[in-house]
Amino acid sequence: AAMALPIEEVVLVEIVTTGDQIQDRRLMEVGGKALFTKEIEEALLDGRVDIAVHSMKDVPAEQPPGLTIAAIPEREDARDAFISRDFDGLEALPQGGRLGTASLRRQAQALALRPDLQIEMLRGNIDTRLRRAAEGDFDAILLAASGLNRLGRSEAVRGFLSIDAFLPAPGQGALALQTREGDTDHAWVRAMNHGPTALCVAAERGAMVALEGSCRTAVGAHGVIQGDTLTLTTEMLAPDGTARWRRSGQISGLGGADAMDRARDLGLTLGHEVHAAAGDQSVAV
Ligand SMILES: NCc1[nH]cc(CCC(=O)O)c1CC(=O)O
Repeated sequence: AAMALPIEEVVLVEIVTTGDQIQDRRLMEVGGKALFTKEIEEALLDGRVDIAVHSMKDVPAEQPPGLTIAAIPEREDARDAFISRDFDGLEALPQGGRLGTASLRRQAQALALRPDLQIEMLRGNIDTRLRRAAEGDFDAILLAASGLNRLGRSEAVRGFLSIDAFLPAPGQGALALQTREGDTDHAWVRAMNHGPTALCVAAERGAMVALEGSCRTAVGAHGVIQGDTLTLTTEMLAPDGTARWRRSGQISGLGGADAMDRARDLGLTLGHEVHAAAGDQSVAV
């Protein structure tokens, strides 16, 4: 049951992260996965803020000492969105069409369907990316639907890519609410936790850990819950889309106290299977 939020006590503190400022290079060239979280976590540890809101997708596998994820709210749309001035979908793009993305996963998944496409680097904030797509710098670009929805730019979406063909990044569409470990006065933050989302994210991030998911590998993981069963699918792809290793599995009995651990174990197990199958063929050069 949701508690009334003490909104009148909440002050928004805007923090620009390193990841927000990188305009022109692939994230993997700048290194590390904490690019979107580090400055915000420093503000938490310094006491400049008490609660951090991150995109779960950007949260590294390990929490920094002293910090904890207090809640995972209900997930937004997990799908990737297709954005184009001139074309209705991936299959409608011309031969050799120019597709803008900085994501190795989206690149590999797109090339698996359309090996003829030219993948071109696209970074910058959402407004910049949408403007470039609108001006025809690219035939199409791909972005997370959730980010567009959260920024009020849903109208830019021309179509949604299927979860099956574009298995989302671990945690895509979910948020992480992070606090200092041991801070006890944030019960309303913990009340925003959404159990089913937290279970899916635990499974997806288990797979991420097993697959050493970083910006250097093309990795997808997505969990869904139907009734009392969680189904996780995870995959790794060769960056050029010519090979793909995928596993799915399930756990039931999600009401138990150990469900979060079992969800994570499912992810670790399937991730290790995919990793073993892929060998070292899937790492970007
Ligand atoms: N790496 C950038 C990033 N981190 C989180 C989102 C938004 C998606 C989400 O909420 O999971 C995005 C942009 C994108 O993927 O289009």
